[in-house]
Amino acid sequence: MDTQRRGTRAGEPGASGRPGARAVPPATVARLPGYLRALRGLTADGVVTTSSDELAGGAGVTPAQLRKDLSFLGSYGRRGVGYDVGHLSEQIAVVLGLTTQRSVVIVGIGNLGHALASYSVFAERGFAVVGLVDADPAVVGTTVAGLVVQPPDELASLVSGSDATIGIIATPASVAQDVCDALVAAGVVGILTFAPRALRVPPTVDLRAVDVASELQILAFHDRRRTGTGA
Ligand SMILES: NC(=O)c1ccc[n+]([C@@H]2O[C@H](COP(=O)([O-])OP(=O)(O)OC[C@H]3O[C@@H](n4cnc5c(N)ncnc54)[C@H](O)[C@@H]3O)[C@@H](O)[C@H]2O)c1
Repeated sequence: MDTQRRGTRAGEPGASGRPGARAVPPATVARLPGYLRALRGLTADGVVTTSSDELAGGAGVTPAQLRKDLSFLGSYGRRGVGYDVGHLSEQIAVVLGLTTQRSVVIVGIGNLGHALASYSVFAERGFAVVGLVDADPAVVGTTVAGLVVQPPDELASLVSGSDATIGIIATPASVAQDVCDALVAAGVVGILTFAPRALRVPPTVDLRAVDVASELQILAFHDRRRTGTGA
């Protein structure tokens, strides 16, 4: 995943606000959703306490990495008992800012926008898709996942009227910067883009980019190194 974001700076208070919590480095923040996913899997299985070995295995990291990451939250587990699954889930959710539901608008309701709008896991993880925007008159006015698709000139009122703080860009790359600028002007503070091009945002806005083709190229690189094919 390609990212541009505001990192937590050394000397800032720990994100959890707990005594003993330290500033959380961006690399640790990037692993917290994986820990939360693993913890929620354990909760679903009725597990109440877990060891660092078990949780690390579920999240795909080493136990040492897990312990180091959780130490930034002021969470060390109890020797011989391990981590309380419910408490640790809550702690990570607080650090990630997931205790309040966040509203999301999606711009570009083509193949990908349709799939994202209908992705039920967003709701399970605390995100509500509240608005859909597309520039194609044939798409505007249609209903997707229970929402009526709006034209681009409705974006600002859609964002302000719904208190949306996050915008998702699922348009062609050629218009992605214009869409990004419009989302920023409308007042979102976080943007997730799927368009395969670099975007600029002001320092007050966080930008994350998912470039599926780049991820495949990285896999191809590792495959070539392993097998020597394509060299
Ligand atoms: N489909 C995928 O599996 C996939 C995977 C990874 C990345 N992407 C990327 O995601 C983006 C969307 O892909 P897609 O397959 O859904 O494309 P698509 O052509 O099916 O949909 C794009 C939509 O954006 C709309 N649009 C165009 N200009 C706009 C504007 N200025 N404002 C608002 N809406 C506008 C179009 O009307 C269309 O409905 C592309 O950048 C693509 O490279 C797609």
